[in-house]
Amino acid sequence: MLKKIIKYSTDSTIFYFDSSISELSKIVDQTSTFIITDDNLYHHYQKKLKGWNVLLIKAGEKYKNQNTVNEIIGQLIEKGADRKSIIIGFGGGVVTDIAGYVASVYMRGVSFGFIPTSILAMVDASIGGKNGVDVGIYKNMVGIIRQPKFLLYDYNVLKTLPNEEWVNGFAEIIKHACIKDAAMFKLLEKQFLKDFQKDKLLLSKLIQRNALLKAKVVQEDEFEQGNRKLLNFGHTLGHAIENTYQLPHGHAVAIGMVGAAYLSKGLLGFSNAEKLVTILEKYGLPAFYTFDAKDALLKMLSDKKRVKNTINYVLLKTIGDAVCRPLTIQEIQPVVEAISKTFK
Ligand SMILES: O=C(O)C(=O)C[C@@H](O)[C@H](O)[C@H](O)COP(=O)(O)O
Repeated sequence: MLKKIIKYSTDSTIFYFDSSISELSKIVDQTSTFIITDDNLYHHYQKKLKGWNVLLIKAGEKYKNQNTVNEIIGQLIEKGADRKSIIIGFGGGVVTDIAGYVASVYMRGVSFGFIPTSILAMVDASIGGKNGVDVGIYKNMVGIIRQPKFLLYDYNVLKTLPNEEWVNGFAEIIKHACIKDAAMFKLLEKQFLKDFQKDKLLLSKLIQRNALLKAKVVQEDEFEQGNRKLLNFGHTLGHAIENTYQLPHGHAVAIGMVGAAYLSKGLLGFSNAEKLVTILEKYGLPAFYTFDAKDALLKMLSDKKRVKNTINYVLLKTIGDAVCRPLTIQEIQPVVEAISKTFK
């Protein structure tokens, strides 16, 4: 087990890399811990979770809403959880987002930690304290920024991860490479998804590199006043189409990154949009999708990055160097319209 402590402005998170679920009892007291997971994962990990208090939610983004939060809070009350209780989210991004949010509002806040079980949750969703729920089709409209006490990484859980979820997670890895790590972009160009699936060491290094890259960005700007916004690369258009077309998050982000890359080409002379398309497709992600551009532009106006009539859009100068620019809908519109007509 490799332990790394990341200090944020108010709290610290301990990252237990190369760990195992069986080590959880060394980190928390079993009797005061409540593990939130989804029915799919519970089916696979029932035996490993034996003896722990488990609260179940239904699997899927469509259950990432206030109703699920209320149900879980009801169960916590029923089971006698108090202010000293610890909540653990055991699952992918939907589970960790809900668990972190529930923990932050239950009795005005109890401690929490995560055991991320998907690539996406390991490199992105469980890190940085953004936890919350969707409101209708609007992504993460309600939430908080509050850091987990710990993250426990057990790569064995990836054995049950469906291939499409590996693909999904690589969207956020490619995003990190685009905004901050040109060398990682090169590595990803050289390797294939299968290489990471087969080679545990290669994978654990990649996960750690991404987790620490994100943690560092958050450490420098926990409450998203500056450079944390860069982590939203691909998410403005991505969030505007994700729930409307029930796209997996990684797919929506991939399409969003391509949109942002073409915007960057026009506005900043970014010359590698085609390279991005190639790498996304190589990792099984869609680069293009047919969608209703008018509707997507309208949804963007409800984005959290909108300030009056501009949207803080994340653009690329080069691979590995991103910037945030306020753009009007009129500036965004031609590119969104152009890419919305490309086929699936
Ligand atoms: O942690 C962040 O900050 C990010 O922007 C990372 C994103 O990949 C993540 O999906 C995040 O939840 C989106 O943030 P939001 O504020 O646009 O909901």
